[in-house]
Amino acid sequence: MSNMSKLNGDHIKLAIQKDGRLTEDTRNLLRTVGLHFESYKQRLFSICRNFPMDILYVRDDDIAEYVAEGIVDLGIVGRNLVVESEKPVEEILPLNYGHCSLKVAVPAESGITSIEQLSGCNVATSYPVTTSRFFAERDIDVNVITISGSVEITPALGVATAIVDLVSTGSSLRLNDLVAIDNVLDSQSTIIGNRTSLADKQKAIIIERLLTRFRGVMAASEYKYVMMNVPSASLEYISTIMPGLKSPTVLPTADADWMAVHTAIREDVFWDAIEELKKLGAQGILVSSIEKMFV
Ligand SMILES: Nc1ncnc2c1ncn2[C@@H]1O[C@H](COP(=O)(O)OP(=O)(O)OP(=O)(O)O)[C@@H](O)[C@H]1O
Ligand SMILES: O=P(O)(O)OC[C@H]1O[C@H](OP(=O)(O)OP(=O)(O)O)[C@H](O)[C@@H]1O
Ligand SMILES: [Mg+2]
Repeated sequence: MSNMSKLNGDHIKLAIQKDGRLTEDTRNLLRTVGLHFESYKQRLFSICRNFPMDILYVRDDDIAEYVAEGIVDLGIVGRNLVVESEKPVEEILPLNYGHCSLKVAVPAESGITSIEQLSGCNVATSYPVTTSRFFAERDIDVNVITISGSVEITPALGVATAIVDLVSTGSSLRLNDLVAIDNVLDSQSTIIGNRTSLADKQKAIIIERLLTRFRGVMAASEYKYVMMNVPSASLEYISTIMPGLKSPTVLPTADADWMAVHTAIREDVFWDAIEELKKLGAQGILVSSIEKMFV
């Protein structure tokens, strides 16, 4: 990696997936937190123009190891690979994309409904460490067969009785007439950190500045900014069903019978509250996204 010597010594380094499922969402997130950088397909790394950080593009399987070895200070990778790597890295912040689960699945017609029935059987997976631990912790003796891809086909080939593989929509299982019978772990894209870097005074300052940005964007993604007009008489009750960050902002309108209410509210709470609000007479309800939020 002779190119790496060109990277700036007092910058922190972040490893992200070069070309895969997480790449686009990760790049978008980095831009949303205000980082300016160029990225072209063939690049090995980018240097941020407005933040002391370099971004390295690597295979996702290598990210936990690079972080653990201190080759980079931070990484963004699926939690599934962090667990599988068994590397001593800090899981700092889940990023709410790349959601999937590692599941045990069997052919629908096998009649197998519980993992105990897999005792003595072959189980095919690309996650041998996690799979072996899952069955060992439950005292179920299985023979784990490591396959690098297309794991879903192994039962039809007679290679394995069951598989342990990633599932998100479940389409791949259904296409192969497989059904899930147990959940091994839930995963999403996560920021991981090197323990030594996190303890290094200078680096910790830069890392914390970066994490503050990420937390601001993550918090904002869960909230909506809601503005509405409410009858002054219902104001007190409406405030109780619209718990804002602190108390909502209440402004008078030209009509003394109506008040304008502005508040940030969790989106899931908002959907539950909206019918109630309309019943209480709220009108002109406007909902908008929040780009960044610091509380
Ligand atoms: N079907 C899915 N739905 C959602 N997320 C998924 C799904 N499959 C995998 N992921 C998540 O995305 C990550 C990257 O998946 P991808 O298929 O791009 O990996 P890969 O082919 O091993 O890539 P690389 O070339 O970097 O090694 C997985 O480790 C997992 O966290
Ligand atoms: O539940 P679903 O939405 O169908 O997603 C699950 C599939 O996605 C992943 O494979 P991917 O498509 O990345 O291909 P791969 O076999 O090359 O890893 C995973 O290994 C499953 O095969
Ligand atoms: Mg990979």
